[in-house]
Parts: sequence; structure tokens; C-alpha cells
Amino acid sequence: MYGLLFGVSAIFAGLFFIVTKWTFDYFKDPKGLRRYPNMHLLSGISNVPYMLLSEKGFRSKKLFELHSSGMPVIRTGPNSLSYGDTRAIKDIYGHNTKCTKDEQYVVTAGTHYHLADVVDKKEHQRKRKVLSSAYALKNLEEWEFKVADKTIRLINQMDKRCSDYGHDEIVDYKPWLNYFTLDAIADIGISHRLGFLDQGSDRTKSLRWDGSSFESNYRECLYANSQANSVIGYCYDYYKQLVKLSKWLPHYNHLWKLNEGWDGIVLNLTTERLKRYQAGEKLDDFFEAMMHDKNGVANNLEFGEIAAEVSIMMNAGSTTTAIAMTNVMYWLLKHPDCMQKLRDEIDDVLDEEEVIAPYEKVKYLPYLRACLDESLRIFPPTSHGLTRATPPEGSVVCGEFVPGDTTVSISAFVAHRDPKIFPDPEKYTPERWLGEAGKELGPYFVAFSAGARGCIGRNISYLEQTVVLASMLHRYDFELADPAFEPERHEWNNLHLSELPARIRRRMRDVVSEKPAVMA
Ligand code: HEM
Repeated sequence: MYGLLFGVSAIFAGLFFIVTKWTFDYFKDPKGLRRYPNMHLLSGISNVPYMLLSEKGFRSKKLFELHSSGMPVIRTGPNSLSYGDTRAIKDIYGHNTKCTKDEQYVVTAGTHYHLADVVDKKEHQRKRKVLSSAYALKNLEEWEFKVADKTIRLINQMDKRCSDYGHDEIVDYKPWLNYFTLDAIADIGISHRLGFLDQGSDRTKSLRWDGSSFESNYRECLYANSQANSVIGYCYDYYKQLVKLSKWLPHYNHLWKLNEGWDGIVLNLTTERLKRYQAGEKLDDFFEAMMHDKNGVANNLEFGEIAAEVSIMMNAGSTTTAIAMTNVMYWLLKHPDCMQKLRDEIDDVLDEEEVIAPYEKVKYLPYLRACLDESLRIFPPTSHGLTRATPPEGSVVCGEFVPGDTTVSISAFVAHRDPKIFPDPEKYTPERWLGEAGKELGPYFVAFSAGARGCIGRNISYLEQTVVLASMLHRYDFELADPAFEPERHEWNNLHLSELPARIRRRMRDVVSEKPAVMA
């Protein structure tokens, strides 16, 4: 009885201490952040309102509404500022910025940093150097056959589901695109055959450290991590404690359990690929490029670092591109005039019987690229404000001094809706990206972020997006199952969409005859 009383009192005393400290810091205001309007009444003393907003599912949309109601800078937490002015892009993320990734990346990191969450600039440069040869465009184009192989597997599945073979099937296009990007990155990255496209599901093996294994659903595990961290990850000071506490809530407990499945998937993929490497098998993949420099000297990476890099590649390298590919199809279905214009452009360069669009033929098609970029603009797959810390001596953002170690960010969803740069921002207008006027939009297009921490995988992504979209539009007619359909959108670490139910019909009658390329 006394023990229980003591426990409850200790919790209340702890909470009292935390709230008192927050309030004291707020009024002391050492950084002068009280001059900025609060996102929520309590944002000046706590990150909790922002976490609750994230939990609701679309924080960037709310920020956009606030910024466009005349608030260029908003205080989203005691130490966090959100910008709505596109000048902030250069100051926060540009090549010459002194800002670094902030504490959020540290608290959510695993035992070893990977390229995307390492904060220290020198350590990041070392990693980026090691990995840049792996991600270089030259290598990528040599790996085009791997993308072609997955495209034919996707087509084999879509052929079976065509509505014009005597049945009327509605296909949810979204999971298929995710199976595509997962199969593709596993092959490009680690020569691993996940086989999701062939099996039509993402059931896969997870490994435990004791060597035992269990089955998991790949996307469910990966998304669980992203969903939980898009809320808990904003609790900078008490992250570990909150993770523990959140396990008392059934929903979060479930998410963290699934996250163990994700760790097990990465462990399995890394272990299997490492075995092949240690057995002397020479494979043409990202992993091989990561293990040596260009003179063949071993990079001597620890197992934890190798696993961390495999993890970010299998995460960042799949979800974002699948979202992008689903979104562009959504926009084209909603804009048949754009769909027709794009198809004409593609048909002009592909032979009638060509099944897989060769990258060489489609990579410079201006309207194709414009359609992709316009979709990435309206719904950037990584839409939320990527958090950066100002350097200890402080920094100027949008012409105003911001004291050191303050978290600053601008959401791509917000930046891409600046009507001065992108007139009529909610309208899907690929034409805005064409010609000289299109080139001028480059500095304001941050779907892949910008500067030294910009996306290293964007070329892989464009390769996949371009080949798949061109091949699919050349072969099929698509139609929304319900013309009024609107997907639900959930912003975790990426901006997911719920589904894309469509009918698919063959434009050409020949059944696919190309065989998938031989897999390692
Ligand atoms: C449409 C597709 C993609 C989008 C929208 C996208 C977006 C982004 C963004 C916004 C960042 C910055 C993240 C941050 O600051 O925290 C980033 C970084 C990164 N992306 Fe991508 N990405 C895409 C595809 C890919 C692919 C295909 C790969 C790998 C194969 C990849 C690997 C990475 C890595 C490793 C980083 C960290 C780079 C660094 O910090 O040096 N991404 N990406």
C-alpha cells in the first residue's frame, strides 16, 4: 500500500518538476523565442502539442494553414521553429549552411549511425564518400537491368489482373508499386531476391540475434517504426523513457513489437549478404561498392555500421519511391489530358511492341519528368519539416538571427505551396516545369531536400519512376475504380496514401513473352 502511494507520489512529483521547469524556462526565455507566435498555446513550454498534432496524422497541412494565415515563422516547441518562407531553404539546408541535423536524429538512431542520421559533419563526409561510388549514376545505369527485371515481373502480375480478359478486377495499384521498389532496391543494393512481386505479398524472414527466425510483413514492420517515431521522436529529452511508457498503450506496444520485426528483417538481409561477401562471391551491387574504395582497399566497416546502411537503404530506398509512383498515377488518372499528352510523348519514342521502356529512350522526355516532379511537388513523399540545429554561435535564417542549438525546419509540403513560386499551388500543372521557367523552380523544389544532406538516392528513384511509368502507360490504360476516389493521407516520417484502386486494360494484345532476367 505504502509502496503504491510512494510510486504515485513519485510520478506526480516528477510531472510537477517537469512542468515547473518548462514554465520557468519559458519565462526566462534565454533565446528570445517568445517573439514568435506559438503553434499552440502550450508550444512555448512543451513539444507535446506538436507530438499530438503528428499523432493526428498530417502535421504539415496544419503548419501550411498557419503559415499561410500570415505567420512566416511559428514556434512549434520550446526550442523549435517552423518556417513558411522559401528563403529559409537555403539558410537551413543549402550547401553553405552551418546548420546540422538536430538531436531528433540522435535519439531515434540505432547502435550505429547510418548515412541519413549521422549528425557530425566530418563523419557524414566520410560515410558519404564511402557510399557515393555505390550510388553514382554510372553504376546505376549499369544496374538498369535489375530495374527492367522487376518491371517485367510487375507487368506479369498486372497482365493477370487486366479487366479485359473476361473479368472485371479492381487492382489496388499501391502495394504492387511498393513490392516493386522493395524487390528493386534489394537487388540493386544487396543482390537479394525478396520475391514480393512474384509472391504478391511482402511476407519475409526476420532473424533474431540467437539465430532463430520468424516471419514478418515487411511494410507493416517498416511503417510501424516510422509511425511511432513520427510522434515519439519529437520528445528530445525523454525519448527513451517515453518509448518505455508508450508500451503501456496497446497501439504503441503493437507498433514497437512490429519494429522488432523490422530489426529482424535488416539483420537477416545483412547477415545473408555478408556471408556471400565473406565466401568471396563477387556481386555487382551497392554492398560490394560499399565494402571497398575504388582501388579495392577494404573500408573495414563494423557489422553494426553495415547493418545500419542496409537498413536505411531498404527503408529510404523503397517507401518514398513507391509513394511517388503511386501519387503520379493518381494525378494522371485525375487529369486525363495530362495522361494523354504523356502517353503520346512516350509512344513517340518506344516501338509498339516494346514492353520495358529502355532508360536511354525515356530519361530525357521533358513532359514525363515534368509529370513526376509536379507530383513530387504537391505531395512530396518526405513532406514534414526536416529538423536542423543552428550552430552553437547561432545563424541567420530568413534575414533574422536565430540563437545557437535551436531547431529550425521548413516542410517541403509548405515550401511547395508558396504561390509566388508555384502559382495556383494545389493544381496539378506539369507544364510549370517545362523550359527555362521550369529550371528556375529548382532551388524551391525540396522533395529530395537540398545541400550536403540532400537525397543520395534520387537518381535511383528517377530511374525506377521513369522506367515503370513509361512502361505501364505504353502497355495499359488505367481507370480509377471510382472517379471520385480520394485516398486518405497519413504523414508519418513519409506522407503515405491509403490505396489506389484502379481498373487496368491492355492497350496491346500481345501477352508478355520476355522472361525475367536471371537473379543472383
Ligand atoms: C522519391 C523518392 C525519394 C525521396 C522523395 C527522397 C527524399 C529524401 C529526403 C527528403 C532526404 C533528406 C532526409 C533528411 O534530411 O532527414 C533524403 C535523404 C536520403 N535518401 Fe532519399 N528519397 C528518395 C529516394 C531514395 C532512394 C531510392 C534511396 C536509396 C536507394 C534514398 C536514400 C537516401 C539516403 C541514404 C539519404 C541520406 C543522405 C545523407 O544524409 O547524406 N532515397 N531522401
